[in-house]
Amino acid sequence: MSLPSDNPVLDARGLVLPADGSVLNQVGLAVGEGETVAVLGGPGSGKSALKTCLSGETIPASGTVWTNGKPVHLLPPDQRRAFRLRHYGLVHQEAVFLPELTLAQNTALPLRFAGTGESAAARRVLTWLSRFEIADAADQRPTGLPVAVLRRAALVRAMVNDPLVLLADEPFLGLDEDAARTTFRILRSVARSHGTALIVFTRDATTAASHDRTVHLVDGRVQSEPVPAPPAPPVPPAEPPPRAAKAGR
Ligand SMILES: Nc1ncnc2c1ncn2[C@@H]1O[C@H](COP(=O)(O)OP(=O)(O)OP(=O)(O)O)[C@@H](O)[C@H]1O
Repeated sequence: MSLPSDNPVLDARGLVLPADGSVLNQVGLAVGEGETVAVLGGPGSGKSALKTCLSGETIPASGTVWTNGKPVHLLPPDQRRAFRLRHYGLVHQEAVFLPELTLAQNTALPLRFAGTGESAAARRVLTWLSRFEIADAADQRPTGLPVAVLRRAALVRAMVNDPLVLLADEPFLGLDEDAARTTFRILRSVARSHGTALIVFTRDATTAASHDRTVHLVDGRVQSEPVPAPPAPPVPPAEPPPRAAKAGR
């Protein structure tokens, strides 16, 4: 399925970056509540640039980004930043954590920045760590933990504020096939139950294939999917071969 959502949480249209369109050229993307969309593209195709435009970190030369009915591209910088912190979850390619803090403290940081008290934040984070099946590692420090735990922790950190939109850059990088599949299954189920619009940016076609929809980005443009070939017309029954004319007629 590749049709855009009817009632999108995030609706981006005609994104151009910079003015000559050399990075993004007329890119549009609409994602609904609980929908999971993959943006699939090779190195340098513009995935990161698109991600920063969708989150409001970068303002495109032209085009619009509406999230939950707000024109993100028109908000003044302070409001845009506050809106991003409140309504977006971001996962970066590298899962970076503060080595001095436990996994629970690390993943609670977005809540603490948003003003949630320490014990309320700790309780909430524990629920999220359990959802991602890594509560056992809550009190451990990140250094030396398996990448599979750290990848899930990065997702917890992005989801703990219950965002409307989750933008995740290669969130399964470094995981084997089984771990990637399990992590995606949890993430999709959480996104659906919380109504989060999930956009995963990836170079990997197998990762992309598990999402509800895939948007192909090639050289900063959305490439329409190959149109399936129309069914071949029915083959008419073969005519009997002409009989050789008899000599003398
Ligand atoms: N916010 C931005 N503003 C302007 N140009 C950008 C921005 N982000 C990336 N670019 C440029 O866009 C081009 C495409 O890079 P981008 O990082 O978006 O590709 P990518 O698809 O994410 O690649 P990769 O898979 O290697 O991460 C590069 O030339 C980069 O310098």
